[in-house]
Amino acid sequence: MEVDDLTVGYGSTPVLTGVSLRVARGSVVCLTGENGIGKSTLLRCVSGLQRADAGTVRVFGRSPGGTPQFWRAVVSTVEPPSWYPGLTTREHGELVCRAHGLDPDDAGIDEALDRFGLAGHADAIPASLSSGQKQRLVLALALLRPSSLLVLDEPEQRLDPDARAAVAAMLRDYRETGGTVLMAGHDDGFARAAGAEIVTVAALIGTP
Ligand SMILES: Nc1ncnc2c1ncn2[C@@H]1O[C@H](COP(=O)(O)OP(=O)(O)OP(=O)(O)O)[C@@H](O)[C@H]1O
Repeated sequence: MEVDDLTVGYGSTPVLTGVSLRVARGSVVCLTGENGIGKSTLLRCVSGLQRADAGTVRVFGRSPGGTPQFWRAVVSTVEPPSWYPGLTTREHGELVCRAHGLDPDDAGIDEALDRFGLAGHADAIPASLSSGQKQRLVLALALLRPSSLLVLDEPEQRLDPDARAAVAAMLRDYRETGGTVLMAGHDDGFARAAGAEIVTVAALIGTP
């Protein structure tokens, strides 16, 4: 991922000015910084969900977003999740598997739900889950399908300490199997447990 001299604002209010960032394949990087500094905005730009006012973003050598190829390689949890009315937690897993060419019977959906402590909620609809359980489901679905890059906005949010530790270990495993992770967060301990390089957004401004 290559971000060069990125400037982004909302209306006439600049948020990020002259930001540059490199994320090498197979690395885990965690963006940190105070509320409102622009972490989510940067993640939205690298996910192709927000246009920059100036500068360039390249992901796997191309502009992000806009093609099925991009979305086959990239999982982004920057946008709040939406759930399909009437589909259970397990059925959301089946949908994700089918959309990504996996046989749901072989993809280990129940194992994935179990890993995230959701085995007892497989037949529940996501709307009925607690906020932490919904976050677990977001991450379970993100890791169920094949991908090369995870863009995760505060993956540790609303998770209890055991779940944080489990997710950090899963992100380490993801990297060990060749994946790349760019995330934002406020928990340096979680980031370190995930093997992340911690980068403050303020330090990216004006860096080549
Ligand atoms: N849709 C929007 N319209 C107008 N301003 C916005 C919008 N989204 C974000 N902003 C502003 O842009 C700035 C950066 O927001 P952003 O969400 O990127 O920060 P953040 O570093 O991720 O914050 P946090 O740590 O609270 O999640 C904030 O000042 C915010 O108010």
